[in-house]
Amino acid sequence: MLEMEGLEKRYGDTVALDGVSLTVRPGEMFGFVGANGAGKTTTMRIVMGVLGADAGQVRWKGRPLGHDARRRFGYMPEERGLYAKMRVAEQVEYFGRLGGLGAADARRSAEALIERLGLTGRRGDDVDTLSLGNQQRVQLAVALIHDPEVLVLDEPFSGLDPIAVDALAGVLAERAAAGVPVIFSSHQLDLVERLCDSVGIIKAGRMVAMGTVAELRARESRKRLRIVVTGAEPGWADRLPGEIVTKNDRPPLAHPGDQGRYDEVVLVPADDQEALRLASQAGRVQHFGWQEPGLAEIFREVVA
Ligand SMILES: Nc1ncnc2c1ncn2[C@@H]1O[C@H](COP(=O)(O)OP(=O)(O)OP(=O)(O)O)[C@@H](O)[C@H]1O
Repeated sequence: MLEMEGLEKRYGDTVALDGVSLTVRPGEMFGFVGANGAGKTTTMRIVMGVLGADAGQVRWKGRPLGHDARRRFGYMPEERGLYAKMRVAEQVEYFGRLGGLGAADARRSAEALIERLGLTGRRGDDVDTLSLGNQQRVQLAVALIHDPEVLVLDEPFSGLDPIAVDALAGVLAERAAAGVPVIFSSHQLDLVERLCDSVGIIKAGRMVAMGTVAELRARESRKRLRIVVTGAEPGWADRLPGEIVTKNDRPPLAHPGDQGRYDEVVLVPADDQEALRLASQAGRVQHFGWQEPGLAEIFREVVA
């Protein structure tokens, strides 16, 4: 497994990492999330040896991670790094050779990835003639070409269209199923929630929450009620006991049984039975139930 222990990094007076520890097991897909500037890129750069840590250690299979082992890692850096004037297929193949593949394997593997990532029509084009999203796909092909033992990807999904997101998600899930530890950073929390076995939330250089989404959810003490009411007078929800998390007057989506206008309220109730009584007094209750917080809500709560 890939282990980071007590990573510290300063830039002058800025503390970028303040003792980051995390573990990614074989076959685990780990989503690394945090606000802008929280320390994700710095952590990944240290793992890949692009930056040195001031303190702490990165271990792979129980040993301090060195140059040779890193060559077998697949890395997608934040700053990206492709040859602008090299053709797509040539480029992917070239990186395959650099990663240690023989000529025939590099060609075969490059063609398979190019097809998988939807680049077949562009395989003969120079990279700098591609759209940003397509350049991103090439960058991913380059990170994946040599069948890496570990994948470290800095915002691999940013800028991809939904079809490319699905293609990449499929490739990563396959690599994980083959036993590869996968760590990627993302601001797309719905995607992280859907794909990842575990999630780490970093805030100002410290890991503030880590575990499966279910574990993070269980830590969340504030239980939310979702209430949908039709036919209520405006302002009824203001009388509900507790803290209103969201309140939508006439949400845009139709609700089953909806006759037109309806109100949806998410509430951390001080008294759920009183909330039910007030809701049914106000109008017709279409929905009244406990709501599981999504990763986005957990994230807001943890980094607040
Ligand atoms: N080369 C540098 N010189 C000075 N400060 C830096 C440098 N690189 C990063 N930092 C600082 O280190 C902190 C962590 O930055 P980092 O890029 O790791 O965050 P991040 O979580 O990847 O953010 P984002 O989501 O915006 O990509 C920030 O305060 C950033 O300003």
